Amino acid sequence: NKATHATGTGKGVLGDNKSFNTLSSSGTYYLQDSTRNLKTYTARNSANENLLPGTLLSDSDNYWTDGAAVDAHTYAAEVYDYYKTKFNRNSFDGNGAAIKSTVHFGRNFNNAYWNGAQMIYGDGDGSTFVPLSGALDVVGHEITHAVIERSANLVYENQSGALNESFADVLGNLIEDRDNGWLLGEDIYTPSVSGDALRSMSNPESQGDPAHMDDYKNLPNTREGDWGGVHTNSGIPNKAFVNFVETSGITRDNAGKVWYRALTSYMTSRSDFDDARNATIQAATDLFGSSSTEVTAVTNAWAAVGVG
Ligand SMILES: CCC(=O)Oc1c(C)cccc1C(=O)O
Ligand SMILES: [Ca+2]
Ligand SMILES: [Zn+2]
Repeated sequence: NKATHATGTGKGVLGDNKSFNTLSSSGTYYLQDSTRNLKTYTARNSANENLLPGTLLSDSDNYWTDGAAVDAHTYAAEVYDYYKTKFNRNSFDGNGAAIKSTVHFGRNFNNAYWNGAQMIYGDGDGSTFVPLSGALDVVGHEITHAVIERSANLVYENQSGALNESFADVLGNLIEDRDNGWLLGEDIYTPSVSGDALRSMSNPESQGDPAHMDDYKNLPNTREGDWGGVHTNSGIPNKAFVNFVETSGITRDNAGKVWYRALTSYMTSRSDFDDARNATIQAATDLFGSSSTEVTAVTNAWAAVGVG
């Protein structure tokens, strides 16, 4: 008998109920969404990347109790839908590539990343992080790394790397669509501390990150230096985006269209902050006209962080 679409239900990392597409085959259900080409696997706490993607998650009754798996699967679906609906992009490659997520990678692993082929989520150590797929902005951030890789392919070091991080933060938060200071990872970071986050786009300084070129951190291009501070200097383009989207007359959707067009039409692997400024001004000009509110606002947004 052939496999058929089914609807699974279960609780996410934070105990919230949700439903999602699964596949039923020979009496077993699988975390496979055939309409969006999503598959969710478990590494069963192995940290061996050679064993990835691991085991396709299955269940006997289609009621799922693995919160990390439920969230990786449902949030990947939301990210897929956002790119399809807002930009008519079919998956990260624009051509319906399978979105594979593996949860329970390693032990106490405080990390989430795109490894060039799939997403990988740790469970966290329970004090710094809870399972990292439990935040939509994180899943959006990771899948956007894949979109970036298949478009501008910004090199992950120095200013191009900080742009890579910033575009992933921007899209991750646009997808999460909350009004709380443009925080990153707030849902899965330090469960015993409320109000903090991995990063803040509206107030990078609150996490020690720069919000202006005057405070650009010249860190070494090494692992210890976070490849020239890609997660730190991202505060500057992040702040530029918040300046832009918070200008009166600018909508989140239009701001996202400008950023997406800049990334996919104008930016390249070695683009720096000045190139990003020029790309977003050109994108705003293409979309809204040279004398539009958007062009004025994006120009001012970069000027306010010392770019241009
Ligand atoms: C917002 C998501 C994020 O930053 O994930 C990372 C974590 C938690 C550790 C190291 C790298 C990353 C990343 O994806 O850049
Ligand atoms: Ca957020
Ligand atoms: Zn990242």
